[in-house]
Amino acid sequence: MEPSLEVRDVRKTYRGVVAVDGLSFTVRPGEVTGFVGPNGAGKSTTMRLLLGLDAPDHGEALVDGSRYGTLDRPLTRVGALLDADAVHPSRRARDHLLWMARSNGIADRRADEVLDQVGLAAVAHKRAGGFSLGMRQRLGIAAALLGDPPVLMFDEPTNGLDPDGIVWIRLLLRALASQGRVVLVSSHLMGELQDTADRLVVIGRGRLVAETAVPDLLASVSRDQVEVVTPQRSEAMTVLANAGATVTVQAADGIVVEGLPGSEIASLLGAAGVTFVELRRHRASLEEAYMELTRGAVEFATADEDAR
Ligand SMILES: Nc1ncnc2c1ncn2[C@@H]1O[C@H](COP(=O)(O)OP(=O)(O)OP(=O)(O)O)[C@@H](O)[C@H]1O
Repeated sequence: MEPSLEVRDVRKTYRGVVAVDGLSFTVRPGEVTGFVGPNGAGKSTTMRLLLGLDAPDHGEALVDGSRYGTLDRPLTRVGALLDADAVHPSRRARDHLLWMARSNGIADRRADEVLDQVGLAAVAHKRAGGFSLGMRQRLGIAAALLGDPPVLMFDEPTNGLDPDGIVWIRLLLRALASQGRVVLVSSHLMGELQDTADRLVVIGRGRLVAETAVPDLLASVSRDQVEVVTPQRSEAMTVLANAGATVTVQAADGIVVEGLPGSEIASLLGAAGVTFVELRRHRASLEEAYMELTRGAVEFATADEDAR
């Protein structure tokens, strides 16, 4: 059976506050799946439900088709980084991993292997209490990798990491996915996943907003927009707006034009004597795609509430 993470019609409330509502999605192996949504959208709650740290009020959260609590030697089935501070500060890094390994029938040598893999071999005998946030994140990742599980979940893994650490995480996630594992990584920053995720599960207010491949999402919002780089920005904006285009400012010397083909933009600017340095098809960033998606979600939520 292929490894998987699956959430089926899950609802979870905390004393009347709805954290997750009617949420369903499946995470496939061999890809990095980004799990995105604004703060409070329900990402951590969903991950906790998948790990059996909380029980859903309704629905099921499954690892390889089973509830976490029913898994034998669970660390060999699913690894997770949820909270970098989950390690007791007085515990030494290696001892922490050994304790976890022994509780799951995992060979001691794995503790050394994963410490090496995350770059913590030199501090294996130091207490976690003296670690920086970045080092604690790495220790949490080592713990997730300990049982060599086919399913991995990381909640905001780049928190506290420096730029080198962020690049390292991206490469690690890609490598884990290319080994055929299920990799779910949450972030509230869409841009962070731009070069990392193959697919996205987007949630807002505990509900699914989109479950999509990254290229499809980008294509759906890129529309027919043209980017114009010009030293005469305001003149260009006037000419193009007068011709019926929607024009938005992009950068110091750039505008994004919607509603006119590139060839017509070029001839309009030429006829008006407005110089431009570059004219190219605008490719939306993941951040822009996300803004568009969540705008839709807010409208949907409002309409939905009105209908009740
Ligand atoms: N243990 C809890 N007790 C009470 N409310 C909770 C609990 N856990 C989560 N919530 C609430 O559920 C909602 C979803 O929170 P959750 O932490 O899952 O969101 P998130 O998407 O992970 O956000 P962030 O990006 O800030 O981590 C929030 O309104 C939060 O306040």
